Order: sequence, then structure tokens, then C-alpha cells
Amino acid sequence: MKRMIGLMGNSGAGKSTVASFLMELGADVIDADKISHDICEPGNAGYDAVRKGFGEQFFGTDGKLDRRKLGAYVFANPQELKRLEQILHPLVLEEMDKRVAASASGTIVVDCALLIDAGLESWVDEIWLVTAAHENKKERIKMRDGIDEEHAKNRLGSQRKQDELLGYADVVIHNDASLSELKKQVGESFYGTNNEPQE
Ligand SMILES: CC(C)(COP(=O)(O)OP(=O)(O)OC[C@H]1O[C@@H](n2cnc3c(N)ncnc32)[C@H](O)[C@@H]1O)[C@@H](O)C(=O)NCCC(=O)NCCS
Ligand SMILES: Nc1ncnc2c1ncn2[C@@H]1O[C@H](COP(=O)(O)OP(=O)(O)OP(=O)(O)O)[C@@H](O)[C@H]1O
Repeated sequence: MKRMIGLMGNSGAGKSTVASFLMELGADVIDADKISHDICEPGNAGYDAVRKGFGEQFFGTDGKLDRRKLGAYVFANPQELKRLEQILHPLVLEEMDKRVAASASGTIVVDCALLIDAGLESWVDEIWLVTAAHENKKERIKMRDGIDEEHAKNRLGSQRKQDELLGYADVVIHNDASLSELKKQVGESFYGTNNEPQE
């Protein structure tokens, strides 16, 4: 039987970093962001749908989707974010389904900030929440993605609050310290010596 772990948490909390540690422990990782990026590459279904739905102004001279520009726009406009999600989520979920079916690994990790909103709760056996202080999340995504303060705040503001996510979590990973501390927690949770349901 496969072990399905859903990784959730706000942007910048450290999900992908946790996923990379789980990969070292033998898990297969399905990254919702990566899938969403792939389906928006020219020639793929998301690309055409986003171009039609949002227009030329979000595409560069190279023909590619300018994700940073679209992100700044939709995270500042909740109705537009909903409209983008309605276009992309069904395509992302379809691709995730295929990847789960194709995986030969005993452990599959689904890395998805919007695990609850996307209805993936019932897909997974365990929900792991990665938490961090708001300021750390904000500074990490500004640095990683080259976005400004407003974009980072709007992105975080469009997600469910960490406190609310705690109510769904089977395992909580705290990520306000070093990467080696994070790795230690991941190993403990993976091998079942640190299952901590609530903060
Ligand atoms: C808005 C877009 C164009 C911004 O692209 P960009 O490359 O700047 O960011 P990236 O895709 O790497 O996402 C970074 C982080 O933003 C957050 N985020 C992404 N989409 C959403 C969303 N719909 N709601 C809230 N937060 C989101 C997540 O924490 C994600 O890890 C892109 O995120 C997108 O197309 N989002 C809609 C699809 C979606 O919901 N993807 C999330 C996984 S299903
Ligand atoms: N404990 C830590 N110390 C220093 N840097 C960290 C730590 N944890 C994560 N980071 C860095 O912070 C950034 C965000 O981490 P990561 O990409 O894992 O977050 P995420 O939860 O997957 O975010 P998103 O939902 O936006 O994709 C990355 O550049 C990562 O290397």
C-alpha cells in the first residue's frame, strides 16, 4: 500500500524544502506549482486558456506567460484569482492524478499550498503542515521569487491563515530555525517519532 503525504502551508513556509528532504528518504514528490507552470508552457492546455481568459498583456515578447506579472495582478484582485483557479485547477488535478497512478514509489508526497481548497484532503493519508512566522515567509518569498513587499503581502493574504490550517494537520513541522533543524524534524515525522497533531 502506498503512503500518501499531503504537504501544505503558506507560501514561503518551506514545503518544497521539506519535500526535497522527503525525496532523499525515497519519496516521490508531486509538486502542484511545477505542474501548473508546465501546463502554462506554450503548446499546453493551460497556456491557451490563460491567454484567452486574461489577454496578451500577461505574455512577453517571447510568447511566454509572464507569471510574475499575472501573480501581481491576481493576488491583488481576488475575483480574478478565482477566475484563474477555475481555469487551471482542473488541469492541475488531472495531471496530478496521472502522476500518482504512474508512481512506483511506496511514498508519494503531494506538495500543494492549496491542499484544502483544491479538495485534496481526501486524497492523502496524512496532512503535514509546514509553519513559519509571517515575517520569515514574506522575506523568503521576496528573496526567492524577486517580488516586492506588496506582491508578497497580497500573495500571503490570499491564502488561508496558518492558524486555520492547523485544524487540518496530522503533523506540524516548524520552520523558523535552521535547515538542519528542519531536516531533523522531517526525519522524525517520516519515521513516526514526532507526530505532533497541534501546536
Ligand atoms: C499566479 C501565478 C501565475 C504566479 O506564478 P509565480 O511563478 O509567480 O508563482 P508560483 O506559481 O511559483 O507560486 C508560488 C506560490 O504562490 C502561491 N500560490 C499560487 N497560486 C495560488 C493561489 N491560487 N492562491 C493562493 N496562493 C497561490 C503558492 O504558495 C505557491 O507555492 C501562479 O501561481 C498560478 O498560475 N496560480 C494559479 C494556479 C494555482 O492555484 N496553483 C497553485 C497550485 S494548484
Ligand atoms: N529554515 C530555513 N532557513 C533558511 N531558508 C529557508 C528555510 N526554509 C526554507 N528556506 C528558503 O525559503 C524559500 C522558501 O522555501 P520553500 O520554497 O521550501 O517554500 P514553499 O512553502 O514551498 O513556498 P511556496 O508555497 O511559495 O512554493 C526557499 O528559497 C528556501 O530555500
